[in-house]
Amino acid sequence: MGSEALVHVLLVSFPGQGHVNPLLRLGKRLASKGLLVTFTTPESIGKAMRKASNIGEELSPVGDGFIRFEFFDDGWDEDEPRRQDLDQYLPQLEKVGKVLIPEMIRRNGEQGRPVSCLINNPFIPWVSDVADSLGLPSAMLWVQSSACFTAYYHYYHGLVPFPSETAMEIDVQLPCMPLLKHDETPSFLYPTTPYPFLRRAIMGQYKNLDKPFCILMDTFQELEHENIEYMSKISPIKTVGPLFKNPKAPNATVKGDFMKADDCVGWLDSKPASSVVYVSFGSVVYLKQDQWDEIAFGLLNSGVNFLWVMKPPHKDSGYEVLRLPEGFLEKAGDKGKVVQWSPQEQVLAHPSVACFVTHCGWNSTMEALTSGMPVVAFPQWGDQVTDAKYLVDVFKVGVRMCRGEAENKLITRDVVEQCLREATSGPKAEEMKQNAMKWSAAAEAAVAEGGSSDRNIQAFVDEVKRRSLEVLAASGKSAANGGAELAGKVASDGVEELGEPKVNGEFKAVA
Ligand SMILES: O=c1ccn([C@@H]2O[C@H](COP(=O)(O)OP(=O)(O)O)[C@@H](O)[C@H]2O)c(=O)[nH]1
Ligand SMILES: O=C(/C=C/c1ccccc1)O[C@@H]1O[C@H](CO)[C@@H](O)[C@H](O)[C@H]1O
Repeated sequence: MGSEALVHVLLVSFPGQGHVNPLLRLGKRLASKGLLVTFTTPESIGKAMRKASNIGEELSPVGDGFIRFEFFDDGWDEDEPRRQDLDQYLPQLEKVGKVLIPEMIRRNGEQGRPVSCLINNPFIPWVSDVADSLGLPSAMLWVQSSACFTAYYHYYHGLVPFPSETAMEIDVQLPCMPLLKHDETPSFLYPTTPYPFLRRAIMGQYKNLDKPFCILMDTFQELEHENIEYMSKISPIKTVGPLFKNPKAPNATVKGDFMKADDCVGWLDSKPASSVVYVSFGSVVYLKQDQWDEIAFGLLNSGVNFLWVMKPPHKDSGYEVLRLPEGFLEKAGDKGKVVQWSPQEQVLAHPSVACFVTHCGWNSTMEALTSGMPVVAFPQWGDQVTDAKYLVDVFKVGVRMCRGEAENKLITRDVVEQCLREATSGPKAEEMKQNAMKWSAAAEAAVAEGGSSDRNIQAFVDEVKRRSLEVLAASGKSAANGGAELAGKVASDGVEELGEPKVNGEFKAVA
């Protein structure tokens, strides 16, 4: 079947690595089930993705469908430093996105690829407004845990008390969740958070939560069972994770890395089984120099082999370039390897890797669990502090090295060493490995044909197909001939009408 005849879904992503990865993985899943998927994010990131990840103009076949990329101009000069300030950049993205995404939809329609559904990730909630105004169905991919979704939901609706200026240290009890200490609740909700713009962005998504017909989640039923069951009664959620596993297209090479991964698999191959500690704090977290030094000495003193990701900060981020202690690499010798960016999926699947020192971003969390990899939790902010709680106390695959940035505590080399020892040898390490292997098996089963996530994704694809016929029917056209004409209609109506959901017969949102 040619790509023209396929139902076409447009994925719009916030330009962060931890957001692009799960949305692109969802795109590959949808494509593998026979949809045409277009992935879009601002050109500033598109440029990095093209360079690092071999992304071209062409259509890539994935399973029964296809994926392609189109990037949009965020309206700022190439080297505009304000992109690093989300307080300024998020409103800019909304302003240009509300014009350029409808134009992209129109263009695609004119080229014979009418868009039937929009999917966004959090931080850019205006995408559902765009869909609404064009009479198109939309869905949202929640890129964190169901537990965090629950926390934000209850905060937004004022359903339970959260830490506040007058009661900062209260515990928080949320339905079907363990009691969270104040510093285990998503830290964007603290009154003192340095990232109030991210709280606003997430709250913006909750304000718009009635617009998407479905909230897809990169988690799986068996992992957060009771909580998911509870939230499903309140919100139209569907678990589809772990998205990084795609059994129908395991060899799909389409990737969305912003930086080319350094080669470290050969080095891992040279190490004995379960002998390497992998250390990475994701794409956004930067530690201070004194903390970096303590980690460096902890690694050396523990005597373990280690692979350490030390990504360079963006030139406009305001972060200092971190240095390794003098003579560190010489002392480590062949026991240690430091890279700027790693092929993390491959690293976590490598038999030489014993454990993962992680900042507990949700992608890293899911990748570790699915790879059967015990962790040492070093959360900093946002969902990471909640994910750390779950990794250690609920999933029982981790030891805790710190409680988060808000604690403002230097974790000493002795603590680092002790945690590494605990996670790599002895009965606790054994127990964590066994638990991690159980989660890995459960994750594989969830995404295998007929598993909970596979069923949900199939149901979602079927629903998108059904709604696409309704959208075409609402325009008075058949699926066979209506696409281009529908797109023309969107083109002429779309931009001017933004912000005003249409309720006339022609493009009414499909309920
Ligand atoms: O050296 C690295 C570090 C991270 N990642 C990937 O970047 C994403 C980071 O997402 P996460 O939610 O863990 O953290 P964030 O970067 O959003 O804080 C994950 O998919 C990782 O696999 C990677 O490929 N190589
Ligand atoms: O990508 C981000 C945040 C980006 C940011 C924050 C502050 C200033 C500039 C950019 O967050 C990551 O998102 C993941 C998915 O929601 C999450 O799991 C990670 O913990 C976050 O680090």
